Amino acid sequence: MATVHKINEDLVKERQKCTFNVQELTYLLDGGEEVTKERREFENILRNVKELQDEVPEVYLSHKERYENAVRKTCILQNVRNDFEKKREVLSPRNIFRAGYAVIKDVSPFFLHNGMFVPTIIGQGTPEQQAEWLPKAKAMAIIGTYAQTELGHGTFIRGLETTATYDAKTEEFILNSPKVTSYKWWPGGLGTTVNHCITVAQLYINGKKYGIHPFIVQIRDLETHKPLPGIKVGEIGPKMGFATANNGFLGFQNFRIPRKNMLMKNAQVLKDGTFVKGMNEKLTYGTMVMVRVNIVSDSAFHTAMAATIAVRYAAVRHQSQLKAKEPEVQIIDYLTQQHKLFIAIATSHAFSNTYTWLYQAYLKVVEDLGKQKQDHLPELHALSCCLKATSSRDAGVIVEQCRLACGGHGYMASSNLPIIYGYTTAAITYEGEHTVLLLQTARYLMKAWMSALEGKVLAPSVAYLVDWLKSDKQRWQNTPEVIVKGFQHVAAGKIKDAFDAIQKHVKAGKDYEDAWNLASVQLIKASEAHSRAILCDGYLRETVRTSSSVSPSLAKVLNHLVQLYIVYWTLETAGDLLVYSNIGKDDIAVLKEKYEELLALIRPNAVGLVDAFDISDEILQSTLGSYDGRVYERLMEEAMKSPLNKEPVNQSFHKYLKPFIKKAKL
Ligand SMILES: CCCCCCC/C=C/C(=O)SCCNC(=O)CCNC(=O)[C@H](O)C(C)(C)COP(=O)(O)OP(=O)(O)OC[C@H]1O[C@@H](n2cnc3c(N)ncnc32)[C@H](O)[C@@H]1OP(=O)(O)O
Ligand SMILES: Cc1cc2nc3c(=O)[nH]c(=O)nc-3n(C[C@H](O)[C@H](O)[C@H](O)COP(=O)(O)OP(=O)(O)OC[C@H]3O[C@@H](n4cnc5c(N)ncnc54)[C@H](O)[C@@H]3O)c2cc1C
Repeated sequence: MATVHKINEDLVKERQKCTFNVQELTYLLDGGEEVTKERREFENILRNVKELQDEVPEVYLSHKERYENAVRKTCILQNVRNDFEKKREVLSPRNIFRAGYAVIKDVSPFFLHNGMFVPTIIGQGTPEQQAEWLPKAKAMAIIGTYAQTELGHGTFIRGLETTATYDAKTEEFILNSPKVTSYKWWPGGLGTTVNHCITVAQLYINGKKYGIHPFIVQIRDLETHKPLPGIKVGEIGPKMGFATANNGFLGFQNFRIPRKNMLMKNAQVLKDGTFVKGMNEKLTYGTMVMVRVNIVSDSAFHTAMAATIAVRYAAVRHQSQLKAKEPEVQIIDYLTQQHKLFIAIATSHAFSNTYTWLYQAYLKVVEDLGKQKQDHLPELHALSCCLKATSSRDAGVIVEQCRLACGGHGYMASSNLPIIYGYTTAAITYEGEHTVLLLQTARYLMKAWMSALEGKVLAPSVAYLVDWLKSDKQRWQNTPEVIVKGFQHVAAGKIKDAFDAIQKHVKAGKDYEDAWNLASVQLIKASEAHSRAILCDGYLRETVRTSSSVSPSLAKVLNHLVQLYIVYWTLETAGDLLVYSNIGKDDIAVLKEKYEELLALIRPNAVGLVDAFDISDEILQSTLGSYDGRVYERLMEEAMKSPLNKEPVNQSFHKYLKPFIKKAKL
């Protein structure tokens, strides 16, 4: 039986100070009591699976051992999940996502199977193709990944070099990787795990190029797992993080697949080689839109993990005296520490709230596309790009800030902050590089501005441009609603400036594309400002909406958090607000005081707020952030697991140090 330890006294006191019902907030964040119960039940089952307990911490394993251990545990996890789902309902994707961390400790080699392979079959396959592949994929009789990026191209996917040439005689596609730069590079699980993948390749029929399309390709023998003839596949080696994701490379040499393996929900190739265009060629990019939406939710969770670790640690850690003769203070009582940490809590809430409405918008577009309607697709694309870019970037900054807030101990692998940073920072690049996605949104914003100038009706997320053109700037008030309008004014002003900059370059004789490049720093700034306005507006609206359905004590705390988020970003972007809105120096001075007041109001609830994220110790994997706050004991216990502490004298002493020291004495 596991030993039950006493909870750290500071944490006990912190929990007593809390002014709201922690459980109520957990239910709200999870999306309902039932979801929380399902999650806890599943996590509890996993906790008791003996085979999932690691004897040696993963960091001490070799690259190969770490991977093999991850595959072993992922298979157990999948079996436990299957048993669970046989008896009860299918687990929600978010609950599965969370539980995965308790088992794998890093990124699962099956990440891409569930995250992109299965969704691409659903999103890009015809009903017949779904009937053929989905049951096998869902049951994991086949394991797959999403192979799009190549050594030579990740961003510019129209430039992908893998070819799929149709042979009407045999009704097959012939896949080839003509150059080293055509090799697929990065797909998770591709290295040594998967036997199938979605390959994105340039379609050729009778010598004519028809653009990129997705194909289902079996790459390994189902029995021996050996690469099939014509396939060259392997692992790309160690990375900054993602140690167990098993990212791989893949090349094709005259590799044939049947015609039916091209996913044909959008465009089709008929038996005789006739190409049938889809409603919109960009629908081929559909899986990326879905994953970008999901990354907003991932960012919320990673921020919550880091906040939980750093806030609990800050409550337990005492360092320095505020006043002579008084005991050393809990570091959470330093205002600078609260400044680093409380924004982490509020940011996680901002992203969760944003994900809630963005996911609904995504579902609506999917439903519309089913009816051949695509009016809202450009807006969704623009929103998913800038919100993915901003949420992943902010999460990276917040996780690093939380690490710094933990001082030296935050640098320990056992704090788990380095691993969390590893997967947070990866998300800034994958699924559309940060700058590139901001520029995609900017492209939409330029069109929206043009439409606003022409007096057209705009989509809801950019409707503020019309208001901005029509009205005089609103008189400034330090209320959340007016501040959000201020963020919209900043965005509108920057959008106008970027638009004017392009026009200026065009008038000076530049091509539009060159003018775009010359204005692109302004374009990404406009896109960032738009994201912030969207985040603040959505977070505020969702908070107002939920506040009416929760207890008054919880509503008050949620209100403090949203205000903190808005005031924090007002002060961070005060320069922009001074340029583009009616805010004055005096308003900023008042907001500085307001910010300090909000920190003080949140202070008693800080530990309760991170407890409400309800992230179990098994998921957190942190010596600094565990629920019981046994920080120092855990740091020491983990240190004792180092293989270097298993023998009184290491052999290197006899081999190298001793002779070296002896020589030095002579
Ligand atoms: C949750 C678990 C899973 C986690 C998995 C994590 C592992 C990581 C996986 C990966 O990274 S998979 C690989 C992801 N790769 C990318 O994201 C590539 C990024 N590049 C692109 O998306 C595109 O190349 C581009 C940058 C959008 C440019 O595409 P293209 O050159 O074809 O377009 P443009 O000529 O610039 O025209 C743009 C035109 O098309 C519209 N558009 C672009 N993308 C979409 C879309 N997804 N949906 C709808 N519409 C789209 C865009 O708005 C432009 O429209 P107009 O302005 O011309 O009207
Ligand atoms: C951990 C991880 C996991 C991944 N998993 C997968 C996977 O499972 N499947 C898969 O297919 N791919 C995967 N990828 C690949 C990923 O999608 C690409 O790395 C990403 O899309 C960026 O492309 P790139 O690497 O070609 O960067 P590049 O496009 O070469 O970017 C380099 C620089 O050029 C700039 N740049 C490029 N184009 C423009 C432009 N038009 N305007 C302005 N600046 C530009 C960028 O901003 C960046 O600063 C993964 C990547 C990582 C890091």
